[in-house]
Order: sequence, then C-alpha cells, then structure tokens
Amino acid sequence: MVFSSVLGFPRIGAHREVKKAVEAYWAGKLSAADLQKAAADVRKTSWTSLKKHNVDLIPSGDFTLYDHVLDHSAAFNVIPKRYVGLGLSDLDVFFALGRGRQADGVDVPSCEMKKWFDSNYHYVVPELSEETKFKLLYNKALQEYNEAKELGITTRPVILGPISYLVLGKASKEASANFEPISLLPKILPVYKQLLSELKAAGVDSVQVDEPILVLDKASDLDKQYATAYAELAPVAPKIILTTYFARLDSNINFIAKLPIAGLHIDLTRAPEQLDGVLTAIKSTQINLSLGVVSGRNIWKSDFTTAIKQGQKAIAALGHDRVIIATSSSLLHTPVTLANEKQLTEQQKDWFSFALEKAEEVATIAAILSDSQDPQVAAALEANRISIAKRREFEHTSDDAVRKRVASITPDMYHRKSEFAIRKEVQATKLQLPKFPTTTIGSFPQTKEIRSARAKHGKGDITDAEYDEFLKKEIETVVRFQEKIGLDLLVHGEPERNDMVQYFGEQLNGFVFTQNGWVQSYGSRYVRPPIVVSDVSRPKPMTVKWSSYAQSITKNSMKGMLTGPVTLLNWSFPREDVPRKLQSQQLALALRDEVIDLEAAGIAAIQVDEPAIREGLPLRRSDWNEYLGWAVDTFKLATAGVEDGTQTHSHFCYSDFGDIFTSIQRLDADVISIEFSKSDMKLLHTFQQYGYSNQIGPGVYDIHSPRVPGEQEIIDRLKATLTIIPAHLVFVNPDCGLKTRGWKETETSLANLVAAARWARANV
Ligand code: MET
Ligand SMILES: [Zn+2]
Repeated sequence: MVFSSVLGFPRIGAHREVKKAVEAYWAGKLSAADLQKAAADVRKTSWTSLKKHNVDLIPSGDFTLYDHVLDHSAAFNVIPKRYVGLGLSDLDVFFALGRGRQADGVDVPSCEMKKWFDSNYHYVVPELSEETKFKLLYNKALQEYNEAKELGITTRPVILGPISYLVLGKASKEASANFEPISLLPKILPVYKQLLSELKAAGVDSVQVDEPILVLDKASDLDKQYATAYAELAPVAPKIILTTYFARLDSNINFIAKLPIAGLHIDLTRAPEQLDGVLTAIKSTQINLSLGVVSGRNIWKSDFTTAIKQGQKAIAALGHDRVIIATSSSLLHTPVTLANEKQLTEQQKDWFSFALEKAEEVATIAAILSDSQDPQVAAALEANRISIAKRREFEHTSDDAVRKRVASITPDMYHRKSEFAIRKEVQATKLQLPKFPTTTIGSFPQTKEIRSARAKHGKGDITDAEYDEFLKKEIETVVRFQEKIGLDLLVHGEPERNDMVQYFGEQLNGFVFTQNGWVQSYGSRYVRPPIVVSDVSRPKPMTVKWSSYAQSITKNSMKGMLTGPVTLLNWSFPREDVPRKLQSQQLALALRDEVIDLEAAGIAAIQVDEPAIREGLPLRRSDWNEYLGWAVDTFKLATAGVEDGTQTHSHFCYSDFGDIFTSIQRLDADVISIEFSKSDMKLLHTFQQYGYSNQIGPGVYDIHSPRVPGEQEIIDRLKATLTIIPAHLVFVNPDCGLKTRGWKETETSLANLVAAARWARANV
C-alpha cells in the first residue's frame, strides 16, 4: 500500500485568521489565551480537512505564530541576551525576537530575517555562539501531536533537523572570530534526543525531520556530522523520515543512504532527474522513499500521468510498501484552498490546485498507485487527464507580437549610452542633489484610510474619479511631508499600490489574480502572488500618471518607482510550460516601455526594485551562471533605454549579497539601496573589495520594526559606512519601503535620518 503525505500545511488560516489574531494581540485587543485559541482552531481545521481528504501522513508541529525556525530557537533557549530579563512573557519574548519591541521602556530591535532558501518566505536567523546554552524549554512538536490526538487525528510531527538548524543560524556578536555554528552540534544533540525521545514515549510512530540544507553544495562537507548526529538520534527517536526539498541531492545521496533513517523524502518537482540515482543508492537499504510529486511551490494542478510514472518506477525498484506519495515540500508556500475563489473563471479554476486540492492530489495518486478499485479514484484520474489536456491546449496559444519582440532584442538594448562616470556628471547637473542625498525606498505608510478607500473602490462604492482624487491627496500629503522634513529625492509614496507585484500584474496582460490566495511572507505579512498564465505585455502606461502628478506639485526631483522583471517573476507563480528566462524578458520589455514613458514625462530618477533577485538563485552553484545571466540582462533590458541624465536606481533587501556581487555591479544602476541595517559592516567591506563603483545607499535603519532609530544611532551607522565607501557615492535612506509602518514612527525616524545626513554634510 502506498501512503500519501503532506509535508506541512499553510499556517495562516483560509481567511487569514492567524494574521488577524496575532495583530489583534499585538494591538492589545486580544488576550494571549484567545490568541492561542484562534491558533488551535486553525490547526484543527487543517488537520480535519487533511484527514477528510484521506491523507495518510498528516503533519503536526509545523504551525507557527510567526516563523517555524524561530519556534525552534525559542524552544531551544536560543534567545540572545538582549531579550532576556525585560520582564516579558515567553510569548512576548518570542514576538520581540521576530519583530522587535518598543514599548513600556523596552527597546529591542528584531533579529535578522533571511529568505528561506529560494522562496519568498523569511525565517528568523538563530544567533549562536560558544556561549549558547541549549535547553529544551518545551516540546512544541509533542504538544501539537497530543492536541491532534485528542481530536482523534494521528499525525506525523515535523521538526527542523539539527544540522539544518545550525547551518541556517549565524554567529552572534558574542561569538569568537572563527566560530562556526555547526561546531555546536555536540551541544545541541542532547536537546534533539530529549525532544525525539519524548515523542517516542508518547507513541509517535514516525517523525518528519527536515534537513533542507542537504540540497545545498555545502552539505557535502557535512557527511561526518550527519553520520554522527543521526547515529545518536535514531535509537531514541520514532522512525525518522529525513526530508529534503527545493533541489537535488546529487552526491550527498551517497552518505544519506548510509544513515540510520526509516525514510527519505526527495523533491521530484524541482529535480525529477534525481530519482534514478536515489533509487539505486537506497535500493539495498531499508530506507523508504517519499516522492515529492505534487509541487509545494507552485499552484498548477499536478499532471497525474507524470507522478504515476515516477511512482511506478519507485515501486518497481522498492516495492509498494517502501513508497510514499507526497507534496514536494511544505505547502506553506501555496494558498489554502481554491474553494474561496469566486472570481476565477471555470477555465482558470480548472488549471490550479492550492494546498487543500494538493492534499487531495497526493491522496488520489497514492490510491492509484495502490491499485485502488474505487470508482471515485478512477474518475479523479480521468478528470485530471482532461484538465491537463485542456491546459496544454491553452498553453499553445501565444501572443505572436510579444514573442517576435523578444526574438528581435538587440545587444545594444542592454547598455546605457555612456558609462557611469559620465552619467554621474550629467545627472549631478540635472538633479542638483546635495552631498549625502537623502531619499526613501518608495512606499509610505499604507494607512487604514488608504486600504479602506482601495477596498471601497474595488467594490464600486466610490467612483474612479473619487478614488483618483483620494490618491492625489495622499500623494500630496506625502510630498509635502518630505519637503517639510527636508528629504532631497522625493517619492510619491505608492498609495495606489496594493502590493508591489500585484499592482503591476493587474495592469499587464498575461496575469491572473486570486481573491484569497494569501501566502505567508514573514510573520503576519502575507502576499497574494499573481499567476503568470500567458505571454506578458503592457497595454498602457502603469505609473506615469501618479509620478508625473507628484512631480507637478514639487520643485524637488521625483523618483519614479517600478518593480523589476525578475522580482515580478519571482514573486508570482510562474508558468511551467516556458522557461523563466522568456517570462522575464517579456516583463522587461513591458517595463522598458514604462521607464521610457516616465522619462518622457519628466521624471529624472527611476527606481526599479529587484529585492527578489537573490532568492531566485538556484540552490546549486553549478546552475547559478545561467540564472544570473538572464536575470541581470533582463534588468538591464528594462532600464538601459534612458538618456545619460536619467538616474536609475535599484533596491535590494534580504539579500545575501556575497553570492551576487559581480552581478549587482553588472546591473549598472546609477544608485542602489541595500538592506544593511541588520547585517554587519562585513557586507560593505565586501562591496568595496569587489570594487563596487556606482552610488550606494546602505539602509541606515530597519523599517521592518516599529522601533525608531535615534539620530546618533544613524550618525554612527553613517560614520561606519564612510570608513568604507567614498563619501561622494553615499546616499542616505532607510533599508526598505515604509508601507508597513505607521506615520508616527515614520515621521520621527525620517527626521532623524535627515538630521544625520545634515550632520554628515557639515562634518565629513
Ligand atoms: C520589498 S522592497 C519594497 C520596495 C518598494 N518600492 C517599497 O518601497 O515598498
Ligand atoms: Zn525592500
């Protein structure tokens, strides 16, 4: 019998219940007990619906109120000193780690967040040092396992494995210079042993231990650590199912196959080619194989034929009882259910599968492979065949004009007319910015009023003209505010944008939108990624009206604001029938027209945000060049069409720049702004070492928290920056847009930022 399994489920609730509860708790409007109750309700709904869909192995312990890596840190006592002794409850310490806290005399910034592999999910980075004293403060996996059990549902607990946990962490400030987090393995293993043996004692049959770093190149040096760790854990643990996802194991399978594990999970949607090698490697072992055949990362209905073929191949090698059919990864990267989509056409609905539908898919595929005689299963197989055939037919229709335009891109379209040094002079005359120009990243607070006006406009409660008037007023407020506090290069504030990707997707041909397709990005921030379904083009200008209005009411230079092609693609659900490169080129051509239109409308600075460029990097280094090649090229294609006097900006946040320095230089933006407030000076040293030559604004404070940075704090940051980056290249700006912030903190923070820049002008 082939079992079905889901590796993890969205933890936000079908109607964003968790966001609502968490934010109400933060606002003091919901008690801790009621927050936990809301969370338990969401878990209950997830478990019961997975069970209803006949999933055999249902996950527990994967739920979180903020981030699952943070859950491990909090439970393992990995709590940096600055959060200890503040008189906060455990729950408030947990949230303080995730989002900082500034209230009642407590003032702590949040911990660093990083992208979870190549996804748009962010995890809170564990801070580790020789001083770290691991201790199991509570056993979350066990608690949730018991909670499900009381509901009559047997689950498989999910935990993040010890080696991935350590490798995803970073050395804290207290750590000595050559400290490596992995050196803590002997110290963390007792905690894992305790956790796992408690699960075993509670009657847990198998436990899902996620070791996603096994798909990274660096895991190949960790074979000994894996051998030691799992040899210690296996004897005291329930059956261990070691889970890997997002890429291929390559040669790491050689040491994995020798581990004392009961099962191994591999991702066959991202790396179908690894199946043969893995089968050969584990054939003569006892290891069961969990096949990730249903994508946890995209929303297209699975093609059962492919999945069945893969399943049959595995069964032929291992036998029915050693094969599990699973989602490729946790489904946290997909929306909860298609059932709440009322605006998609029937044709569109038939193309997609969200988390719940995917759960049904794994159950059906497993049933087919178990030779089920159930007529419903046969009907589901036939229905899938028909749906897939229809989608293939649709995919064959292409927009010839768009395809032709891509085919006729010429090399000169990738290059600015002159080199940076020349452009810098022309722009200095044109923009007249002072030394240490101050600017922001684009968005200003998305207030309740803005959101409610947008909602009203969406429902037709206010007319287009009324909404336009409202937005103009907002823009005016933001412009006047910036003038008042003395910012130099202004922005219009992006009040018209629901989201930096959705806004563009809605105006481009080729995208489809959901009503409830929310996916967690970090903490209580969820996004609703658009879906690319066909060739992309721009029917008409998208932002020119707003930017030129903003420019018309001020003497300062206005910076136009666009989302770059790579980010539009990486933060959407892409097509799977054509390469990402082609989709990115189509987006770039659409944006190129927009950039040129903005320039023609008198906008002298244009920022094309690419915060997601790093996260699209393939996980295996051997695949990097191909991606970086087209990613950089398409950014240039979007931006290089302007005259020398137009200053192009780009913005990156959450980037591990280490990997992409040369590519950042190759983008040849006149100015880049980077997330830097939470990383250390090493980052800037590296920019310098790589000889970064264009202008740069290292974010001087962290906007992801409501905390207000003091003027002196910003001056210190600037001073440190100036020991590394030449003064004439430095811009002063926050580290990202202000849309998630309130006006109060924005006002004080930006005033401090301007004061710091003035200090620098006078003293440097
Ligand atoms: C995640 S990057 C955000 C950039 C965008 N221009 C903003 O200010 O919101
Ligand atoms: Zn940003």
